[in-house]
Amino acid sequence: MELLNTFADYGHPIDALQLFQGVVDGALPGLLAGCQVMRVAAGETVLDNTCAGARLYILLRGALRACQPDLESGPAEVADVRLMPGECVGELTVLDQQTQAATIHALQDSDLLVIEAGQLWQLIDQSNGVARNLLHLLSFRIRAANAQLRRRHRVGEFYRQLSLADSLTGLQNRAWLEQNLPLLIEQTRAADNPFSLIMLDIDHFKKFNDEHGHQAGDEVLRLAARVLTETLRPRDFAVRYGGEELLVLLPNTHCKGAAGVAHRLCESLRETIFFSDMHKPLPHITASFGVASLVPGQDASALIANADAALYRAKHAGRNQVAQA
Ligand SMILES: Nc1nc2c(ncn2[C@@H]2O[C@H](COP(=O)(O)OP(=O)(O)OP(=O)(O)O)[C@@H](O)[C@H]2O)c(=O)[nH]1
Repeated sequence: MELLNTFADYGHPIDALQLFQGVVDGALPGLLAGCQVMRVAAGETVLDNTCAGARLYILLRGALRACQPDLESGPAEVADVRLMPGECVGELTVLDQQTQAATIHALQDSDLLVIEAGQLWQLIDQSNGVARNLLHLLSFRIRAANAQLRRRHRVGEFYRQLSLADSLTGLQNRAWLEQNLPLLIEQTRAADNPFSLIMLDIDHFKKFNDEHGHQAGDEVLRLAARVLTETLRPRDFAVRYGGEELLVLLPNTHCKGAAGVAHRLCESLRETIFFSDMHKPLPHITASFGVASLVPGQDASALIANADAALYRAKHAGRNQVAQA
């Protein structure tokens, strides 16, 4: 950064500077006259996270870029802001004496008016107009930061949901189950409600894949998931547990009710016509179902193991049917 001149000698209109716009104060030119004007070369850093509370810079000519590292996504992710003549940087570090979070560097050769911390405080003390403009500026910065936080939160939530959904079927995935089943069981216990779980497995799916191809198999899984979601109540959950094994979680449901749901699903799947394309229906598929209900002292894995054991019995009894634990 190279010293160019004083502000008085540089000869720049004060009203063109954001911080002084509309300020009617005869003392202002005198207060700014001795401030330094510095020149920064393109690419040079003006402020970074090592600068605390020293100075405010007002861009007189050129362009600056402010890069705010995204601490959650890592240093590679930055929010970019371009600063144009008349705008200022560094005001927050002067006011709170903290280090600068963003790194500011020159996009092109630029001239900067430098206002030392003591001079800025003097301007604030002497001029209501400067204090008001500074408040406007800070409220704008706070709103922009809040909007950015909300955006990041939305994006974060989008990716969180995505990471908990199975990409083929759109059902909840195993990661979701591991997070949520223990919570659902806890809530059920606290409210002294029943809770049931159905494990289902498509019958002879290996043979189906071998005969009709893996893509047709994928389509069957997608449609089976749709049958589930369309048949269940909104407060039930359908999960892809493994390859062709699906789980249905039924909060507030006794064993008898769960068996009824399983029979309904068994029938719906049996009757659904699957197409690999719009012309040729595929052979009907069936599934086997194991139903288990939560008993006192049981945890998530014991409940799943019970449903799995019931499913095993349904398979061995001839498939296309429901067995209860
Ligand atoms: N198309 C497709 N097939 C899958 C997927 N995940 C698992 N499979 C297949 O599902 C088949 C499961 O086979 P098995 O475990 O032998 O069971 P099965 O043939 O259904 O026989 P039973 O369960 O005893 O009725 C395997 O061939 C897997 O490759 C998938 O995402 N898409």
